[in-house]
Order: sequence, then structure tokens, then C-alpha cells
Amino acid sequence: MAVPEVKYFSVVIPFNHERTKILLGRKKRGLGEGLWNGFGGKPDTGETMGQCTRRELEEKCGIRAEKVTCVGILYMGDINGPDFHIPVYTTAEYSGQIAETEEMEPKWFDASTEALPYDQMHQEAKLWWPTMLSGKLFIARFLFEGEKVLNHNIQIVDVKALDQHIDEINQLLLGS
Ligand SMILES: Nc1[nH]c(=O)nc2c1ncn2[C@H]1C[C@H](O)[C@@H](COP(=O)(O)OP(=O)(O)OP(=O)(O)O)O1
Repeated sequence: MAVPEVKYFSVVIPFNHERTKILLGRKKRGLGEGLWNGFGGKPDTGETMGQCTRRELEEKCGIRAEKVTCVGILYMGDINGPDFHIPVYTTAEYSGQIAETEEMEPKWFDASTEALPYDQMHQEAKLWWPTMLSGKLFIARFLFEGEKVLNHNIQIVDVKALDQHIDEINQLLLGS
């Protein structure tokens, strides 16, 4: 059986210092155009996920994260297409001015499940954002057929398990 192609992306969600609000960006072009999401993109060659996360945050909304924390991983498979593996980070420690960029229009939302614009987010968002907002660490697996989620599973994990997954992803990215 052929091994499916895997595409890696990062996503980072900035919180305000009180952790009552989150910053989302509406994608102005490319993958996920028109949808609200955290800020992220593909790792450059030789970059770890943590490095990618910081660079993408600055490129997409102008702020520099002092610290990012991995809170979960999205493993997405499609019966017809490539797999997407997307570690999800949060940050509440950053500097610089939030700015609209060519790719993203930023906006603060209340950090509550009810306040999120799920009808203008990736369709599986409503399945994992409540877990992320609850502060639990998670590994979420989705199987898609095109736009349709065929099945999904969200596993609550501890920091050690999550670190192991991130180490594996970094090793694959760095080719070691
Ligand atoms: N189904 C999905 N669910 C989700 O939550 N985030 C997704 C997703 N599919 C893609 N993303 C995220 C990952 C990443 O943060 C963003 C897409 O990133 P981009 O296309 O902007 O990547 P790049 O910045 O590498 O691309 P270029 O700037 O075109 O090189 O959308």
C-alpha cells in the first residue's frame, strides 16, 4: 500500500494576557481563503515546528512570540489526498504591533466556544477548538473525504506524550 504524502503546517493562536480573548486571522488568499483561523504556514527547509510557528506569526500578523506552547496536534487524513499534520500552539507572550498583512486580517474574539465564527472556519474547527479552549492537551485525528469528515477522534494527552509527537515531527522535518 502506498504511504500517503504528508504536508506539515503550523498554527498558533495568540491569547491576550488575561486569556479572555484570542486573536484570529481571516485568510485573504490561498488555502483556507475567507476562513478565520490561527496564524501559521509551512515550515521552511531546516526549520523546526517551533521556529516555523514564530516566523509565521510575525509574517502573518506582525507580532513576535517570546514563548509558544504546543497544546495539540491535528492529524488529518483524506481518503483521496495528502495527509495534513498540524501542531497547534498558543502564545500569550509576544511583542510588537498586531497588523493586517497581505495574507491575514486579524481580529480579537472572546476566548469562549460560543463566540467563535464556526460557520466561517475550517469545517472540523468546531470539533477541536472547544477542547483547546478548555486548556486540555489533545491529539485530534480526522478522516476526510474531500469536504466531508468521515470520522474523528480527540484524545486528551499529557505534555510528555505531546512532546514525543512534536519530537517525531521535528525529526522528520530535519531529516534525522
Ligand atoms: N483543515 C485545516 N484546519 C485548520 O485548522 N487549519 C488548517 C487547515 N488547512 C490548513 N490549515 C492552516 C495551516 C496553516 O496555518 C494555514 C495555511 O498556511 P499557508 O497556505 O498560508 O501556508 P504558507 O504560508 O506556507 O503558504 P505560502 O505563504 O503560500 O507559501 O492554514
